[in-house]
Amino acid sequence: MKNLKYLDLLAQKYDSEEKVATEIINLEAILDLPKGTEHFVSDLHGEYQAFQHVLRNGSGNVKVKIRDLFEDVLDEKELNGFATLVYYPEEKIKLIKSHFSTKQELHDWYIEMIECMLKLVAYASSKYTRSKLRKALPKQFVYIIEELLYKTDEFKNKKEYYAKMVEQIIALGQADKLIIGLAYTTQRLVVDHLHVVGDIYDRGPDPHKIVDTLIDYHSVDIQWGNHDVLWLGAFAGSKVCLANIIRICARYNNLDIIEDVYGINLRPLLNLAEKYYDDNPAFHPKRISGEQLTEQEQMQITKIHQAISIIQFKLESPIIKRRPCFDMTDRLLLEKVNYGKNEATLYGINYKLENTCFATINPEQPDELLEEEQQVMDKLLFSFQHSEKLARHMNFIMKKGSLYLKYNGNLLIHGCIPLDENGDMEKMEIEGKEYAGRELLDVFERYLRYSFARPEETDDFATDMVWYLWTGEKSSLFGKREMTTFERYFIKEKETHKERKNPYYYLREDEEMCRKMLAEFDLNPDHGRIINGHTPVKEIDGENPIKANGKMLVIDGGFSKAYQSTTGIAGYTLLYNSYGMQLVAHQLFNSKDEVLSNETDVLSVKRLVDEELERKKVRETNIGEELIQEINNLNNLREYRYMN
Ligand SMILES: O=P(O)(O)OC[C@H]1O[C@](O)(COP(=O)(O)O)[C@@H](O)[C@@H]1O
Ligand SMILES: [Mn+2]
Repeated sequence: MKNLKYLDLLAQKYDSEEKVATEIINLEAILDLPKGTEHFVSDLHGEYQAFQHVLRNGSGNVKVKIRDLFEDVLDEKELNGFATLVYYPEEKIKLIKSHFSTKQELHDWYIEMIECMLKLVAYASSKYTRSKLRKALPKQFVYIIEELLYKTDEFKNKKEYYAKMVEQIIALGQADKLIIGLAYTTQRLVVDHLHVVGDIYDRGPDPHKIVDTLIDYHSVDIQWGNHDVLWLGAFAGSKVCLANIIRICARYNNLDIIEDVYGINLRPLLNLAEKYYDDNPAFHPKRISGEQLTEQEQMQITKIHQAISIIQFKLESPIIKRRPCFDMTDRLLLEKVNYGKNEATLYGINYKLENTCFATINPEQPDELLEEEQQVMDKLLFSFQHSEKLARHMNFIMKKGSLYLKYNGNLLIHGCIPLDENGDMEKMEIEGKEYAGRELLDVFERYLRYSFARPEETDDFATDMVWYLWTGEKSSLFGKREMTTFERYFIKEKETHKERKNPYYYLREDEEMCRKMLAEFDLNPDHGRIINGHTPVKEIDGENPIKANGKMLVIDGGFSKAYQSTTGIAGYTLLYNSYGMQLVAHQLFNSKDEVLSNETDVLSVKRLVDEELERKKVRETNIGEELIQEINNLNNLREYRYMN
């Protein structure tokens, strides 16, 4: 029995047989187009400029198209110059114009560039429908561009008409805007869909700009990273998540993000910090890009950094105590300190503590917050939850995000699927029930969504669970047994800093294991792959991002400047087009200005992961499945309404 109500509704939109037929024809044709290009990035960590560059060059895809088209007519320098124009059109046009001495030179350049840009757009859009191309065109020029794109020289009648059009564009001072618009259209066309496999936030200076870019992006999904969940958790009412965020911002000299970008007043925290803390080398902010701080600024940050770290440690305790299922009593560190001797006994070993700053700690009850500390946190949480901009960003990340995603046969996940040493899905008991594998991840996600929907609840199980996702040993986002923040600040012995990884991280080298995990998520192990972020691939040490015979791809190469010395590169990205998958390793990206003046694109080395024997079509994708469903509905409508 077909759903007649639904068909009646559908009939309102398709109210004639011809309309139904037209749509069926259209959708059937789309199914046979080549699959759109997917672009995967991860671990952006606030590095907006580097991210912009990768978006603008489509991980090298723009250059490929330019080469395909113009290799025979342009030399290497010209190819590079043209590519730079496509990446940064506004700035590049300015630069180029400053080199012309006559109007005629500029005019000729316009004619040539408009022609080249049109060719490029036509080529980059050749696997899409006209309607999709139209959506990608600069609004104000749609009509003109379409006329120029679809010109046919078959009958010579219109030759002058086209030439006139271009002349007029130039004469009316619209050429810059047209070229800029076409450059952005190209950028948009080379990537059909973007996946952000987690960790937009923390360490780098501009996560908010990344989110703004994603909000405007034509097609995107996000797999939350542990750092993103930390921000979501804070917004959802978790004070300990909030303390972590501020601590990390202080540590990386990024308090501007809190104060200036999201408009949260740090004055109360600063006052508290000034009262109880002094200089302390363990809490000096990191300075990655060599920015200068005055002594006074550095001192302020150092004090805030200590104040918020101690608040964080205090806030962790009651959660660990009230949630036995987190199994974290080992991490009740403040209680393991001998405050008189400045020592701590961890896992049976006694360590001397250094750089301590325990002025607000009552040894009798170390996790007790001072009245002032409580007030500071209340105020901070209130402003955090009432920042309009933050609300916009967090809502977007919730809406577009999930803990994992099944997309075109692949499994996208930031951290891991918790495993035990035997390669079985690791179990966790939550509120009296055991979960593992996919079920565990689904339950994690449910708690996160529940907590996010109830920001006024700050100490309930769901909110605590979000913090667990950040730091718990069975969290699919953290993937480590413990987070040794306390030890890193206060204990010299490096062995205490180690964070043991979940067995997943060595088991994932094994193809059989990856097949098993794909099957756990109902994906076809013959075709699917796991796409992972989170752990920097140390190219420097010869680590290979392509693991388990290609079943596992790890694309965290370290956009994060802070981690580039350990990875040796500036990040991996992945492209998946109708011909197969390619992994792209990006060399260090310094600045846009460097790209503009040298015209050397940051070198991107491509590695073929896999080549499709036959070009993949839309029919074989997630979207294809939806279209097939739509076609079925339309066929049903046709039968029901027009065939009787
Ligand atoms: O490098 P930092 O700022 O000290 O941070 C280290 C902390 O970050 C983490 O690596 C988590 O961040 P990632 O998701 O980027 O790995 C923790 O495991 C570790 O304690
Ligand atoms: Mn991570």
